[in-house]
Amino acid sequence: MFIVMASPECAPVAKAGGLGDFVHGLCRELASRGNAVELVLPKYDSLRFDRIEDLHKVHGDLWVPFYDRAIHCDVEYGEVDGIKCFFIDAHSEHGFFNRGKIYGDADDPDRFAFFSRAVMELLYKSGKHPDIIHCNDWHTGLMPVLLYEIYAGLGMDRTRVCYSLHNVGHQGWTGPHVLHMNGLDADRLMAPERLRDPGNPGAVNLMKGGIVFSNFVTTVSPRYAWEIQHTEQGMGLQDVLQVHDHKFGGVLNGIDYDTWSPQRDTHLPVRYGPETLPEKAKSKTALRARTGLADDFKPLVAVVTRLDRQKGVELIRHGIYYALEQGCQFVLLGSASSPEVNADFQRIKDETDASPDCHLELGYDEDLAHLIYAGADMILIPSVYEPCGLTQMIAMQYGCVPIARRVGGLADTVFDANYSDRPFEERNGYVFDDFTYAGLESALGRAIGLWKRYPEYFRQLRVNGMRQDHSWNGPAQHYLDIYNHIRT
Ligand SMILES: Nc1ncnc2c1ncn2[C@@H]1O[C@H](COP(=O)(O)OP(=O)(O)O[C@H]2O[C@H](CO)[C@@H](O)[C@H](O)[C@H]2O)[C@@H](O)[C@H]1O
Repeated sequence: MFIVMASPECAPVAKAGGLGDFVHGLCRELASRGNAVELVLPKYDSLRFDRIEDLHKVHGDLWVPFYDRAIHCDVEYGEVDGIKCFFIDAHSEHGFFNRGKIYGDADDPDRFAFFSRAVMELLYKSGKHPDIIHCNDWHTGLMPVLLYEIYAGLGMDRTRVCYSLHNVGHQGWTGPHVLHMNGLDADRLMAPERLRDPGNPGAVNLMKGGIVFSNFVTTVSPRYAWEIQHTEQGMGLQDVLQVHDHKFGGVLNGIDYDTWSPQRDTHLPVRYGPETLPEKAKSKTALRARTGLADDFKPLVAVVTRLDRQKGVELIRHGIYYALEQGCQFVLLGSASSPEVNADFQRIKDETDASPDCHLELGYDEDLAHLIYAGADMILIPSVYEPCGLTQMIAMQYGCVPIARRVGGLADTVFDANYSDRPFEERNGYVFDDFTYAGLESALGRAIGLWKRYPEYFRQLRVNGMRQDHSWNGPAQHYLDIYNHIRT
């Protein structure tokens, strides 16, 4: 099967969070099963160029329609961990992809609407007829609209679209100008059953466009699929997801075991697995050395996250103080895009910097993330909502026990040591329901108590997590079944 993946992110060259891991892992697994997979990304100036092999120009004259003119683009090709990757380099006065970062500018909807058009134009002009285009999040929500409204009529009538929702908290709200920009009929498309935002009749909702016009829509866990259809987590899209229920489902993400496996991870001082678990202690020592923590007999609790409201920053803050009070050590690696949140955590960092038991690292650091998963005993994930969540799955691979709020994909993957109805060998962490300090303490307190009083039982929880299969094997097959279903 010929599959084109379109995304604003792919690890490790353009990663802001979990979407980058998803694209990287799924593309590799699909290709390893003999499918022809091509990925298209913007050529950001912030790409990790050192991770792209043999980058070279393959098209010098792609002209992408833009209002009543066209913008000149070059297309470059290179391989990222074996993934065939095309990069769109836009020569516009807006510097669409030259912002030193992936997201975070006021004209993001224009930048990614342009990218969506450029991908379609590239496929059309190079005569490619993929069986499937797999789009991701609001940034590429306009692609199925463009396929249906323009490119199917130009001969791309066999191509089908699978559209994945990674975070319904960001829907690409914008104005009708993005439709004019792309030569689309704004009057017709602004109808309530098409791209008009459910909450703001003057606004275009790009994610809604993707849902309406795709052949199949997925989100990244079964529980989140239910939540966004039936609770306020749908953030206004509940009705449209219910109308399109016949082509909607949840597929739990996988993680890439070549990247995330303590048996193979070159970031660790010594590699280990469930059979050699005592070796994990060497990573704990290395993590303490790296972060300036004392080498003491204490459990080490960690957080690795984007410091976004979604991730439960209030409970993360409380978790730091609570864990320290309970005699733990704490390491946080967090990147905040909001200056207020960054300042808040900077204040906590200043306050705790002298402590031999606490280290906060504000920013994004892939290498340190690996050492934290390996060195920590527990990872705290108190999300407000969580479409899937990769950190709990990665942590479990490394024998680090998750303490998570029971929402979205966390509810589908973390099973409470005491209260789960699953058999003991499937229990792998601690969960809580209420988004309150007491809720968090009820789970974290039990985990700390177990570490201190029943080490053998705690070790068994680690092993249970390590033995679970979160590879891309099952999810990739699920996506192939979906692709086959919409092709016939
Ligand atoms: N400061 C930092 N330094 C280094 N590495 C960091 C980091 N902060 C985060 N990471 C890494 O980024 C990834 C984050 O994964 P999440 O599942 O939490 O993703 P995110 O919320 O961004 O993505 C969205 O998409 C994914 C994929 O579908 C869903 O799992 C998720 O629920 C949804 O919110 C992990 O690989 C983690 O190690």
